[in-house]
Amino acid sequence: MSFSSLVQDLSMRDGNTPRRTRPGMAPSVSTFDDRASHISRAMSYASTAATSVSIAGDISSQLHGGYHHPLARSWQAERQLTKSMLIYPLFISDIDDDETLIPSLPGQYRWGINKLVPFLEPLVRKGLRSVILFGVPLAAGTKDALGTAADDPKGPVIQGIRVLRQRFPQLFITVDVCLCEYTSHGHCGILRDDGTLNNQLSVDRISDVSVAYAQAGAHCVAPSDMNDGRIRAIKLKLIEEGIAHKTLLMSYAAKFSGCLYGPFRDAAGSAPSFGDRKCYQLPPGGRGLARRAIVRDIGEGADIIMVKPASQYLDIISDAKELGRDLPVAAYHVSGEYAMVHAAAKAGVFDLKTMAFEVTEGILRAGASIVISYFTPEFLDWLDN
Ligand SMILES: NCc1[nH]cc(CCC(=O)O)c1CC(=O)O
Ligand SMILES: [Zn+2]
Ligand SMILES: [Zn+2]
Repeated sequence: MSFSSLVQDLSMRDGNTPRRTRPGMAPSVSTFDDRASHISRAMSYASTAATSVSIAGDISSQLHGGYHHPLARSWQAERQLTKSMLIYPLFISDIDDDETLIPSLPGQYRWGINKLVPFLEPLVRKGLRSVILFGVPLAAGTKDALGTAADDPKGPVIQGIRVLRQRFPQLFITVDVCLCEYTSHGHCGILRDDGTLNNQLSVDRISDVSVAYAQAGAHCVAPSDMNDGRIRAIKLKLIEEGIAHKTLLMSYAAKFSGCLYGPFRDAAGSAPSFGDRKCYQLPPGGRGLARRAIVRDIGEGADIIMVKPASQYLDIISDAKELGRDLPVAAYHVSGEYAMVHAAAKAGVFDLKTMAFEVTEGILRAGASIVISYFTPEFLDWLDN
């Protein structure tokens, strides 16, 4: 059957089952790589167009009126960016008075524990609701094969949690949980002799560290290590310790390997000393693998699913929303994405603010309702105007 006769056939059927093919009533199946459903959806739109031309003449071709006014344009988006959707990444070092600009991450600093509160005060006043903390141990001899310093009670993260809880009672504190900042080899877990991750030892360690952060007062722990089974292990340990009811577990469920974490690794000093992370972070083309990881982490007790990076992985964000319909989806607009936007704006390719909004709106449109972004301080100003 030719395309046009199929369309005709469908539009005749349209007469019998009118509701099936009205605009907006197309079945919202979005099964991965389901070509048949894509084709039949295209057909049903084509048939709608064919019928409406004969019935309604030119009326349906007029769209501009629907978004002429700025307010009407804002109504076209399912979700508008608000301050409460934003989580701001913060690097806390073990030098108490540290205030070091990170060259590859424009405008971002490593803060010492003494500088944290003065830096955040104006941001909290402007409406900052949430931060995600990363510890950066700089003192010589702090790193070892087991990442012992990760949950050091005197270390920058646990100290940071305590200070922020005390000074900003309304601030929601998320803590990234990983070992790469604390291990001598820079990998995200404990290694076997052959240099691969020892999954069991790593998961045990990651869940101990998560519990330590939660006990120090973190509202949310976010394991980014990518070891298999960590979500279940953390959830069980939080239950065992009696803090599961007040600790949100956000999984970096779909975290892809690639070259977009470079500036972060500069900032955190967490680049691996040998090899790469390709055997635990997902391959960029691995959509099916990401879907399996998302389903798995939901099954293991994740409260929020995160996708990372964001702009190159909008299909994965949309998959996460589909697979985890009942969970909030977070997206991490990572260091390399942020640095790219800055570099292009500096080169005169586009206006920084316009692109920051465009990329963030894309992330929300794909299905996220939480965005981890280095642009957060700027958004707090921009969203007021
Ligand atoms: N595992 C730690 C971690 N947690 C978040 C990021 C990247 C965040 C960013 O690039 O902004 C990384 C780096 C990595 O996995 O190498
Ligand atoms: Zn790591
Ligand atoms: Zn990691």
